[in-house]
Amino acid sequence: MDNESNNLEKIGFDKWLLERVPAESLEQFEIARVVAVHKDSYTISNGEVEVLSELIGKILFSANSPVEYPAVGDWVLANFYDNNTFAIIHKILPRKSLLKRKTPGKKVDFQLIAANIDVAFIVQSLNENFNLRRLERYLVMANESQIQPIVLLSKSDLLDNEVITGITEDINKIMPNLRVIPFSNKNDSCLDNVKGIMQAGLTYCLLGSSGVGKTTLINNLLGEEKYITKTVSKKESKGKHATTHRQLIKLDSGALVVDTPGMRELGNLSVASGLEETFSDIFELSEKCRFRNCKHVNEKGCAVLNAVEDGQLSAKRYQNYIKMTKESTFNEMSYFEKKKKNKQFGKFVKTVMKHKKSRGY
Ligand SMILES: Nc1nc2c(ncn2[C@@H]2O[C@H](COP(=O)(O)OP(=O)(O)OP(=O)(O)O)[C@@H](O)[C@H]2O)c(=O)[nH]1
Ligand SMILES: [Zn+2]
Repeated sequence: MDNESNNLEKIGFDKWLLERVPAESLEQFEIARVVAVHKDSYTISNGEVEVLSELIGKILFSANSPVEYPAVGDWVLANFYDNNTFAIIHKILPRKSLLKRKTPGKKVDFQLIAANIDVAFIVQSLNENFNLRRLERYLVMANESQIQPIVLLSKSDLLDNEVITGITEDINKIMPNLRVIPFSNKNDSCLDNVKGIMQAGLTYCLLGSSGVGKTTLINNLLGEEKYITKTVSKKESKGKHATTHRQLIKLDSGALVVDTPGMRELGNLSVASGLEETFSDIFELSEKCRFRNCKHVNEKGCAVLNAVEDGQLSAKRYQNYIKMTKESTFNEMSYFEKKKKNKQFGKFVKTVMKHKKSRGY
């Protein structure tokens, strides 16, 4: 068991999770982590081998929300078969954090992106992509998902140190507790800033617009492509499933990085409680509003509007807050409406069927 738990620790297992594994299930199952998600199967790792696995029918048939399926980074209880060439997932263990997003397009639904991420690197490039409002947006996402955000400012090789310090200070003026780290993919000493803060056994992800340097950073961190463990030999998996690239990557330092395709398009995520943490200054102000249900739009005695008026609160920050609150309410409402409609449709079908039966069709 010692050896086993050691292997698991190497891929991120910790005390928090151990406390959430029912003792009796350890006699029945092995603990493993989801390294990649395919169409109907999952690659899982026990820290020693990577194995293709499927969900037990019980989960498949009872699941009625995407949240009930495994995501990259999930910890699961599984049984390994046939000399560790195949496995069945029996249970998803409780999640420390969960990144999900609204499915692209008009459809209102959620997709899971990754689970059990400890730290989100929010990457913005210093030269052109840097934008406080966009930063707030990503911060809401991370806070909403219970993930610690750290800001990485890329392409530091393109600007003078004083300018970079100025930008860092601007961010910390609004958000004093936020860690901000300038770095460069082109300059090894600056790259060490990022490497230096990544801890063995913690799981990281990278969020940020296209072109800010995320791929280059991951390649730099990897040195060469090194995945969580060796992949199942091609021969063994041949014919059954094509080998796809791993989505949970282990670095030499022992830190883990999640890089799934969906991660790159996290732009339109629904947000709710993450707003409160990111805009804590506004929430504090709102306690002084005259009306308890103040929306801070045009109410009399609104402490938030007053703060904007006398310059204590940046008007742009306020506008971004209002915009994101509206989006969040809209997303939640449409999701709720859709669920309701589905339910009504379900009832309709049932009634029709009953009707048919009673008429002897
Ligand atoms: N000067 C400079 N250029 C960089 C740095 N990091 C990345 N670049 C360049 O920026 C461009 C975009 O980098 P990518 O790593 O592909 O950006 P990305 O964030 O992965 O973009 P997507 O894959 O579209 O999400 C490339 O031409 C890189 O060479 C940096 O630190 N300094
Ligand atoms: Zn108000």
